[in-house]
Amino acid sequence: MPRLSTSLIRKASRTRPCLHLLLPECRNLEQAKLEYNWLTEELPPEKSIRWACLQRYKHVPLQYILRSQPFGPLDIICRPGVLIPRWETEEWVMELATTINNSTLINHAIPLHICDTFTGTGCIALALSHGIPNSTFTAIDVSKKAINLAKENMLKNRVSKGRLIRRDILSSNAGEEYPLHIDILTGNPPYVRRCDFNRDVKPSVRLFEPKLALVGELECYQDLVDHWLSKTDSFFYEIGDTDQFDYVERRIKDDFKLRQIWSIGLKYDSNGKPRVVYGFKNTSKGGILLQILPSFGTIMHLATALNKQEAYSKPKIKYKCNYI
Ligand SMILES: C[S@@+](CC[C@H](N)C(=O)[O-])C[C@H]1O[C@@H](n2cnc3c(N)ncnc32)[C@H](O)[C@@H]1O
Repeated sequence: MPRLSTSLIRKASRTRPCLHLLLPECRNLEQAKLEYNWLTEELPPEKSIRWACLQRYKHVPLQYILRSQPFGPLDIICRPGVLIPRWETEEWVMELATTINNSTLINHAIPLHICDTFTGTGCIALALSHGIPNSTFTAIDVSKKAINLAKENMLKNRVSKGRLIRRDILSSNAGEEYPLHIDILTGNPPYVRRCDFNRDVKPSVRLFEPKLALVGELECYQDLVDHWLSKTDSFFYEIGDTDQFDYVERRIKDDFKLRQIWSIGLKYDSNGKPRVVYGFKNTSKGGILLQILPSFGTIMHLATALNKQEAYSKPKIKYKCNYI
């Protein structure tokens, strides 16, 4: 990371008191001024701006100081010990809610059940439940702090049609034992590789956000394929790079039964980074998901049984890739 110039530090401290303390995290004057304004506007009354700038100088994340983060129309309470929702997650979640809301699923008032694994603050489950009429949800996390915070977030955002479960998803067969039929399975699992954690993760994240929420190899994606696919009609799992997408796609394409019924897509975020691996069954909700979900991202594998299916007409959508 390039060093900050002395002239920049001087300029910042002349502009506003303590502004220079924000530079190590913000890296430039414009961003520092923006953050300074947020701090002065939203800081809890008992805290001083000097205290807040000193916290930022020590790399404490802004959301832990301000105690919240906007997520779509929601205001999500944030607290140390639970991962702060990211804009990348907000982006695909809001787009998913819009895609479903614009579809015939909603026109026909078809009830949808959402299951959100690795829920953390509950941001994904709450935003989808808030945005999709006729939906109910279950949100699961192993962390007590996360489940307690998700409960507070439900109350704060007046989202009531859901329940929270504290459970270790990976070691308890949570997928196979899940008692309900799931229409939409979502998850933002820990996916930062151990070897990348110290090298690539910035200090405010490495020092202050829970490692449990961040570090993981492919085990959550393996769990998705092994234990959840039989319970759900569609899934949307956040990814950090194409390795996780490749893993899920390969597992599905290598399995004779799975490749016949599952279509697989990849969604990029607005920074051009691979962000979501998603899939939908050709039998889902009378084939309606089949018509709406291709437009969510780029279809990389279309269920091979699709052409033989007479019950569902092939969607009138031009697929962006020719892996079909
Ligand atoms: C990347 S965070 C995602 C939080 C939230 N969904 C979001 O998008 O901001 C991953 C979450 O998974 C939880 N977690 C990690 N391992 C888990 C496991 N084996 N079973 C259940 N939850 C787990 C962590 O506690 C953390 O809240």
